[in-house]
Amino acid sequence: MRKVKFAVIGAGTSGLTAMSYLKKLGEDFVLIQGGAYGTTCARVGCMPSKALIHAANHFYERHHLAELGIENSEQMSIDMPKVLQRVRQLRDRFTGGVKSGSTDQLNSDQLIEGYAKFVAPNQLEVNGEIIEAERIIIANGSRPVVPAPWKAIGDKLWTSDEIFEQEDLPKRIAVIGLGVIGLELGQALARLGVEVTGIEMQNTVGGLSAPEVIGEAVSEFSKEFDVYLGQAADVKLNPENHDEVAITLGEDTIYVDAVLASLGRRPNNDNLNLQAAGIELDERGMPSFNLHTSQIEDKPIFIAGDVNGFRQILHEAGDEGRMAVLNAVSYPQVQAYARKTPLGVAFTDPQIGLIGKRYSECDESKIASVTFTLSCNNGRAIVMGQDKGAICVYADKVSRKLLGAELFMAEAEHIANSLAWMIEQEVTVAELLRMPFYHPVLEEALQSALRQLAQKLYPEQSNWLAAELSPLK
Ligand SMILES: Cc1cc2nc3c(=O)[nH]c(=O)nc-3n(C[C@H](O)[C@H](O)[C@H](O)COP(=O)(O)OP(=O)(O)OC[C@H]3O[C@@H](n4cnc5c(N)ncnc54)[C@H](O)[C@@H]3O)c2cc1C
Ligand SMILES: NC(=O)c1ccc[n+]([C@@H]2O[C@H](COP(=O)([O-])OP(=O)(O)OC[C@H]3O[C@@H](n4cnc5c(N)ncnc54)[C@H](O)[C@@H]3O)[C@@H](O)[C@H]2O)c1
Repeated sequence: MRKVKFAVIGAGTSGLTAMSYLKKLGEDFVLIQGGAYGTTCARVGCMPSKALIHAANHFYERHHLAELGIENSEQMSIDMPKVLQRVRQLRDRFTGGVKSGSTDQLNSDQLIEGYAKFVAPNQLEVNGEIIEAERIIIANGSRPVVPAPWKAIGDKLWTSDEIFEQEDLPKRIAVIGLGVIGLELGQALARLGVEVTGIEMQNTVGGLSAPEVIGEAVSEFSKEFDVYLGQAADVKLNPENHDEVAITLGEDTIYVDAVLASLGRRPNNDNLNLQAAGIELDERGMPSFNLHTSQIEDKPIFIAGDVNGFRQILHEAGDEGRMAVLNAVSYPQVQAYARKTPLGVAFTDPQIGLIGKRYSECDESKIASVTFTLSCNNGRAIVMGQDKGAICVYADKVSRKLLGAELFMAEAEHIANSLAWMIEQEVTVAELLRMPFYHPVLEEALQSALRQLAQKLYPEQSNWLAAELSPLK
C-alpha cells in the first residue's frame, strides 16, 4: 500500500489544474490517469473540432466569392484525407503541448497510469495497487452517451471520440443530437461536402431557448443540411444491405453510411465505485456535492470538471479544479467560491452564444425582452454577407439589470464574452448603453437591441438622446 496526502483522479483540464497547484506547493501527491494523455479538450474535443470547422468554413466560402467579383471559386475541390490529417496534426501539437507542460514533468512516484476506483473511504485501487490518500480530487471527466442498441451498427457508429480518427469521410452521415457537438460537427461535415441529416428530439438546437432565435437558427441550418426536430430516431443496420444504416423517424426511413451520436456526455463517476467511499448516490447515480466548494458531502473528497455533470465546458472545468485543490489543501476548512456568469459558445456559422440566465429560465412577467434580427440593419453584417440571425436580450424589469442573452450571429464569441463580463458586473441596460460602441462593428446590432430594450425598461425616460451620455462628474 502507498500512502499519500493527495490523490488526483484524471489528467484532464480539471485534474491537471489541481495537480499543478499541489506540485507548486511541494505537496505529497499522486495523479492517476486512465486512458490517453493530453486532455479531452485537446485530444478529441475543443481543438480538433475547431480545426475541422476552420477547414470546412474556408471551403464553404467558395459559394460566396462570386458575388464579391472573385471568379472561378466554385471549381475548388477538397482533399478530405488531407483535411483530416491536418486535424490530427494540430491535435498532436495541442496534446503534445499539454503533456510536455504537465504529466511529462512528473516522476514515477507522482504519476500512476491506470483507472482508479474506491475500495474504502480513503483508499483507491489502481492496477491492483492500493493508494491511501488523506484527500482525494475526482476529476475523471465524461464520455459520449451511446445507447446500447445502437452499438449493433458497429464501426458505422461514431462519436466525437472516433470522428477525428477517420482517414476519409463517407457520402452520407446522420448526426443524431443537435446540441453543441452535433451542430458544430454536423455543419462542418455538410460544408465539407457530406450529405448530412440532423436529428434532434427537442424542438430546439444548440441549447437555444428564445423562440425567435431558435426559429432563425433552424431556418439557417436547414439551408445547409436536413434538420428533423422533435424526433427520436431508431438506428439499425439496413437488413437488406449491411453497408448501410437505416434510421427510422416515425413513418420515414433514411439510409446513411455512418451515424455521429452527439447525444450529450455522461459523467465518468460510475467507474469509481463511489459507494465504497460511503458516498450516497441519487437516482441519476450522482453524488451530492457543493457547487461552490466542489466538496462531496462533508468528506475530504472533491469533485471537479465534467464528472460533476454541472457545466461541461473547459473554463468551468478549470475553475472547479482550482476550487477543489484550494479546498483540498485547506481541508477541513473549506471556502465557498462564487460561480461565474454562465457563458457558452457554439462555433457554428453563424455562432451561438448563451450568456447569463437562459431565456426559458426567466419568469416572463418579471423581465423585459427584445429580439433584434440581423437582417434589420447592421452595416457590418451586410458588408460581411452575415446579415442573418438574431439577438435576444432580456433584463429584470425592476432592477433593469441585464440578465442574459441568446445570440445567433456572426462572431457571437466576442459579444458573448463581453456580455458575460457586463452581467458579472451587474450593469443596467442604461449603463451598458453609455459604453462606447464602435462603427461599423457587429456590436452595433447589440446596441440596437439594447436601445429597444431600454424603451421598454425606462418608459419614464423621455429623452434617450441624453440618456446615452453620462454627465461629467
Ligand atoms: C467534441 C467536443 C468539443 C468541445 N468543445 C468545447 C469548446 O469549444 N469549448 C469548451 O469550453 N468546451 C468544449 N468541450 C468540452 C471540454 O472539452 C470539457 O468540458 C473538458 O475537456 C472537461 O475536462 P475534464 O478535466 O473535466 O475532463 P477530461 O479532460 O476528460 O479528463 C478526465 C481524464 O480522466 C481519465 N479517467 C477516466 N476515468 C478514470 C479513472 N477511473 N481513473 C483515472 N483516470 C480516469 C479520462 O481518460 C480523462 O483523460 C468539448 C468537448 C467535446 C467532446
Ligand atoms: N463550443 C462548446 O463550448 C462545446 C462544443 C462541443 C461540446 N461542448 C460540451 O460538450 C458537452 C456535450 O455536447 P453534446 O452536444 O453531446 O451535448 P448537448 O447536451 O449539448 O446536446 C445533446 C443533444 O442531443 C439531444 N438528444 C439526446 N438524445 C437524443 C436522441 N435519442 N435522439 C435525438 N436527440 C437526442 C438532446 O436533446 C440535446 O439537444 C456539452 O455539455 C457541451 O458543453 C461544448
